[in-house]
Amino acid sequence: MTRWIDISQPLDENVPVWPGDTPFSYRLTWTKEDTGSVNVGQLTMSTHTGTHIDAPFHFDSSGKKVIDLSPDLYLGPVRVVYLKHPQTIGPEELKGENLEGVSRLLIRTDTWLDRSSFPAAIPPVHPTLAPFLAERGIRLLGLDLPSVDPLDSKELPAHHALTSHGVHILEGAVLYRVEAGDYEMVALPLPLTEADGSPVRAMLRPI
Ligand SMILES: Nc1ccccc1C(=O)C[C@H](N)C(=O)O
Ligand SMILES: [Zn+2]
Ligand SMILES: [Zn+2]
Repeated sequence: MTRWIDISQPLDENVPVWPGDTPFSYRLTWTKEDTGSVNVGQLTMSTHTGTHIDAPFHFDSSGKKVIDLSPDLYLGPVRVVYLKHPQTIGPEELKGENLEGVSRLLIRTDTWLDRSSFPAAIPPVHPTLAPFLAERGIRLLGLDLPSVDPLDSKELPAHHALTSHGVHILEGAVLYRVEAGDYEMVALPLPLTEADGSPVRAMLRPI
């Protein structure tokens, strides 16, 4: 009946995290036996676990926090593009795509298919992609990768370029089952007033 496709990574202790970052944990603070009424859980996790969005505060101490980001960024039409195993993700790779009227873009690369471990290397987004997307009116870029920059980058040139061009970032989407095309998306962050990022439940429906 529902045609929604889940593009979120399931969250449990098997979800790989950024090397050295907080492991995911869900445990019961109280069991139904303890309370006589309910099980009550507790989550411990990095804000950059699984499918998540980055707030600018993640890499800019005066940048916006999650609560400051318009929910509209994460709700509505989205274009999915398939770039199979690219070396880098830049304007050159997207030149065959007509992105007219597109405001949200998801790029499937299939370079992180084993979601039980953190990748050794990823194709980085080239910072020149930021003005290219902004010129076309794109305000959200999502990828099936844990970062838009090389994993050892300290400067984070793509994060900064995207943000300074008004392009927001969604990372860790699970796209291997998703064909290129146009979809409706829901990928709302939690209303975290202080956070640098948020996990999202990301769903797509073909349109
Ligand atoms: N969790 C981390 C811990 C240490 C250093 C980086 C990260 C990151 O998450 C960076 C990545 N570019 C991200 O935005 O998700
Ligand atoms: Zn992140
Ligand atoms: Zn990031």
